[in-house]
Amino acid sequence: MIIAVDGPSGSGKSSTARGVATRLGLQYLDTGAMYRAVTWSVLEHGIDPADTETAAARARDLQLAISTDPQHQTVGADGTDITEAIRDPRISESVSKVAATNLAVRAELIRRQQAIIAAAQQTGGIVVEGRDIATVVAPEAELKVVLTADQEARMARRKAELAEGAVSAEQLRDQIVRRDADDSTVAQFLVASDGAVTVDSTHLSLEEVIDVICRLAKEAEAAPRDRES
Ligand SMILES: Nc1ncnc2c1ncn2[C@@H]1O[C@H](COP(=O)(O)OP(=O)(O)O)[C@@H](O)[C@H]1O
Ligand SMILES: Nc1ccn([C@H]2C[C@H](O)[C@@H](COP(=O)(O)OP(=O)(O)O)O2)c(=O)n1
Repeated sequence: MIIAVDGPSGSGKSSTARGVATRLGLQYLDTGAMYRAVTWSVLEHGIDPADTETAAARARDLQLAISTDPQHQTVGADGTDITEAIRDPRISESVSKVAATNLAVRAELIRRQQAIIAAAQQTGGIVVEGRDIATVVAPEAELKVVLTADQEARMARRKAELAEGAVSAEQLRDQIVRRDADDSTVAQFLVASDGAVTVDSTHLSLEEVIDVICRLAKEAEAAPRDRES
């Protein structure tokens, strides 16, 4: 089974997808971490973010190792553990320009994501989260969820996650509002695709969102054809 979870920044995709995968015994893929890893590598090599061709070549050459264990996330780039480094605000600031809106980088990462998904299908299935999973990466997913939350709730969640004073109010807005606007010029993640279910998490706890998606997964598994549109 493939479960696709798409949605804007701070809507709870990563925490929810990890929780669902853990509960259902599935693997988990954080595609955003892959865009962050390419961004880390591009910056590390001193490549000009505006040089889309060189950035794409870096993406193609990058040895990217991402774990699919929902309880143990690790990301490696050319042998360096960058699990923590990709969460740095420096990466959040640049990821849209360096990787996410670069069509050649997207093509390379989508190819790798589809290979990881195909491998996971041999062992039960996977929960994949990102922006374009249901629309582009895995349109064959049995369950497609668009996870949303009010902008204020998303900013408050991100703020709570970061160390006090780590980012200014302006940086926080940049990470959530500006980034979503830039990202949606390429990935139409704010519009639910055919057959997708929108879950608004604004007034739900993390456990409640996980409950809802697990229930939808059971329904999709029981009656796969009913959900096709
Ligand atoms: N339903 C929820 N209610 C409250 N906080 C949540 C909820 N879902 C996620 N969070 C918290 O919000 C923050 C952002 O969640 P995350 O999963 O990283 O979102 P995304 O992957 O969509 O950017 C995390 O600190 C997470 O624990
Ligand atoms: N499938 C995907 C996943 C992420 N992206 C982009 C969108 C974001 O700006 C970056 C990083 O994604 P990530 O999910 O880590 O971002 P947030 O956790 O929402 O802050 O990559 C994308 O374009 N397509």
